[in-house]
Amino acid sequence: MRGGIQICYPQFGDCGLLDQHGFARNKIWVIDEDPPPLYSNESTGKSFVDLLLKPSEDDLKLWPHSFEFRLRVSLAVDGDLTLVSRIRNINGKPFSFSFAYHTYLSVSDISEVRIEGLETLDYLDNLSKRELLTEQGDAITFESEMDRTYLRSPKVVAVLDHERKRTYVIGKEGLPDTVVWNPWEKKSKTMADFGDDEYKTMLCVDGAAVERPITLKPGEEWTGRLMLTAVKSSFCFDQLELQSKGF
Ligand SMILES: O=P(O)(O)OC[C@H]1O[C@@H](O)[C@H](O)[C@@H](O)[C@@H]1O
Repeated sequence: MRGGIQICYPQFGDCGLLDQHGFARNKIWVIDEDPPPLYSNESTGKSFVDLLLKPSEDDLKLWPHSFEFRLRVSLAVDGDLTLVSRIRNINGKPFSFSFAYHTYLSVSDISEVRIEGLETLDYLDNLSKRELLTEQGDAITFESEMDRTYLRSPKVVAVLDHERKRTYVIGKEGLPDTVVWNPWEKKSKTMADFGDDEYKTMLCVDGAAVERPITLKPGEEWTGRLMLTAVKSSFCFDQLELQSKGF
């Protein structure tokens, strides 16, 4: 059983010296009692929590770069979820990292799901040594294992779940790429914390910065934002509606 939104930092996947997806997702974060202000209306009318991660001595042995990682998780009354990550270099030297909000979505039946917004884009196929390919279909649908990093993807993509008549709208800022992952049948059987059939009712769509790592000079800060909302599938991608939801 897996779920939630894992923070992949300072490394996405296995493209580096660290363990898969970096160490941040395995850490205990502390409550940030006095976070520096975000935009004035960032969390107006929402419930939110501010979390803080700093590297431990052991982390610094593996990855010798001091940082402060501030994460605000906000939930609106209508269920819209926003995550804002701010990573500051408090090191004497520049450092680079890759990043993803590894987002597990619950779907009714993966074979009936489609993603809109990624058509015609270039992607790295992680199932084939990150070969660079171009998406040909009208929308992304699923009939086998998929593990792709879509490059320079739009600010908003939609995951349409026909059976449940529900659409997830995923917005992102500061995150050029979108990762799409479903392990399908064979890989599911090799994953100890994942049921053999669970691939049928899940899908990961991650706002990410993978192809080009983010570099921070000493004192610099990076911000990456994810907005997740679920709407009825009759929802039309009216720009005004998206804007009213903060996309
Ligand atoms: O099992 P993990 O470490 O949580 O990773 C799950 C998957 O996460 C995806 O984001 C990667 O693209 C896949 O390659 C990986 O298998």
